[in-house]
Amino acid sequence: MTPADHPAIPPAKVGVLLVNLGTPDAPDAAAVRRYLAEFLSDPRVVEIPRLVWKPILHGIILRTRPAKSAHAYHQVWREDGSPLAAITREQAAALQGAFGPDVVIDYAMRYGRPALGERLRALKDGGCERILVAPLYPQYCAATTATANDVAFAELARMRWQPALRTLPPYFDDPAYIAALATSVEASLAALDFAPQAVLASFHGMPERTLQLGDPYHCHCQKTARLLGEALGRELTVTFQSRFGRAKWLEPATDTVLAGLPAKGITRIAIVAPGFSADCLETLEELAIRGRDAFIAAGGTHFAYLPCLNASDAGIAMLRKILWRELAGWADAP
Ligand SMILES: C=CC1=C(C)c2cc3[nH]c(cc4nc(cc5[nH]c(cc1n2)c(C)c5CCC(=O)O)C(CCC(=O)O)=C4C)c(C)c3C=C
Ligand SMILES: [Fe+2]
Ligand SMILES: [Fe+2]
Repeated sequence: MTPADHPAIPPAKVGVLLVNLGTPDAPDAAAVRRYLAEFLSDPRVVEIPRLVWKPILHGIILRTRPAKSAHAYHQVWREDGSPLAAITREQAAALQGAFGPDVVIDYAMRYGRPALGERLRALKDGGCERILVAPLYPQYCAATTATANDVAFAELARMRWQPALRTLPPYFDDPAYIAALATSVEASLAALDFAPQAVLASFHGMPERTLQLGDPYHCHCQKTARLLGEALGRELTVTFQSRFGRAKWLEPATDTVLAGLPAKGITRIAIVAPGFSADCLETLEELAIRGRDAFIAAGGTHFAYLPCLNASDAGIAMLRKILWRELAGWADAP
């Protein structure tokens, strides 16, 4: 084939790949086991030598946890699937509407489906030569942001003709993110039929060791909470949820704080999870169901879980803004 025989090269397109953590395909033990096996085998997530971790994972955790977690998933499952998957799909559709035809929006999961590598390749095969990979984690963490980027770059490593790739930086202190959170929290608080004495900001926890190793996650969470508190004109109580395993995790733990507040005279609270861009098992079951039960059992009288930004107007407008900024020079805002 001579150069003249090459087919005409179609005009390049710009793609955005939204990425979230991932979720099982079904709320049953087999699907949860497949999901947990992939998730918890990631050395970015569990930083224990493989020789030590593998027997624990396969011998204990994957034998016991899937059934328990499946029960939890069952309680929050929607007609259109897992909340995390359904909401991420809604976010992609809303952003496609906001961006128009010049930018192709797709979404993927780091674990499970739709698989990140597969969707990245689909964007490239669809003509996107410039792709923004956007892990939807406002606070950077090696266990979330870095592992998503790793998979994207690993997929590129298998391509002859690579697209140009950008990755979305963490947006924990972005004024657009803080303003969207403030708008959302204010509206949720205004709709309550009680006045909370405290508002908790619960972030996903991490082993405390990752902070000493230089992961900025803890600092990013603290700064988000400080800025959100300033925007709301009230101090927030920062807590860390979803403790896993025996190591020491970031403190204070959400469940411990919830159980301890009534004894301090705080019986009316609201809780928000600013680190989650979409509601999921960790917010809808762990906070809104189990968290409420623990707080009421300890003597609390009023409890409100405030939803994540999800595909709300404020949330989509914020994502549109921060994504456009990263596309500078690649695509022009309409
Ligand atoms: C060592 C274990 C875990 C680390 C580290 C971890 C970090 C981490 N996770 C999120 C966000 C989410 N986690 C979710 C579920 C989930 N997380 C863990 C464990 C660790 N997470 C497990 C075992 C599970 C599965 C459920 C269970 O069995 O309890 C989810 C929700 C997924 C869904 O399907 O809805 C999210 C989202 C962050 C942001 C993070 C570090 C900052
Ligand atoms: Fe997690
Ligand atoms: Fe959990």
